[in-house]
Amino acid sequence: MTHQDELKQLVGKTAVKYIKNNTVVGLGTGSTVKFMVDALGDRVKNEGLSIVGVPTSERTRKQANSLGIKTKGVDEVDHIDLTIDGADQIDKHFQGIKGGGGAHLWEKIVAINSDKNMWIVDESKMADELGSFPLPLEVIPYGSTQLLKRLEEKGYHPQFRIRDGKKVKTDSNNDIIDLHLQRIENPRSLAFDLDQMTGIVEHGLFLNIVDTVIVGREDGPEVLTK
Ligand SMILES: O=C(CO)[C@H](O)[C@H](O)COP(=O)(O)O
Repeated sequence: MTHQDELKQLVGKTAVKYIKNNTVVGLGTGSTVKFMVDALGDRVKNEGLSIVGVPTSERTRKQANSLGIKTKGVDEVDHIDLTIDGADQIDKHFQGIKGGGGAHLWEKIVAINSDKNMWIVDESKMADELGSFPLPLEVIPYGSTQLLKRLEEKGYHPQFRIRDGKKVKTDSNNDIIDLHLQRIENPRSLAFDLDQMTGIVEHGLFLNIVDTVIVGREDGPEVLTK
């Protein structure tokens, strides 16, 4: 395991201590969350912890079910107590970029329907400002090449996300366009602009969503609260 993976595993194990019995828990997506779901599976198996998970991707649902964690869809629960997710970049104001794993649409839907949101990251994700990590957009395939041109005209440096020569598809069968911005001076106004553009289903700016961030640092996990 790499050192970065060790930090991810540590924050994953720390995060599951916050999960209470008989609660509904949003389960994020990504390599850090994968460690958290492993640790949650251990608590379910060893302590008899009873929770319902609301997964934010098919990947997470399959992993959770394989570990004996019960899951329901977001429309099958009446509330979500706590969602634990990863992030790609977090600034000092608790604003974040998500979607590196292509799941930010479902992640945002689960997050905004959760009483509390916690992000778990290794320290490489913390930044003074957002933007050096490309900002993901989930876009409707119909007209997406025209949309890419409009984004180019705005100077947003868009690129379709391609893997093995094919466009990456989300769990909702949409495409992903990444904006290679390098710097986001004003996340709020960028989010507003992207929200207005037809064809973009959701962008990966998560503003004013998270309450707690657990950062995996060399000297142990650091818990930051808003
Ligand atoms: O937003 C996400 C997926 O859409 C992930 O939370 C984000 O990409 C972080 O992933 P990882 O823990 O693998 O670094």
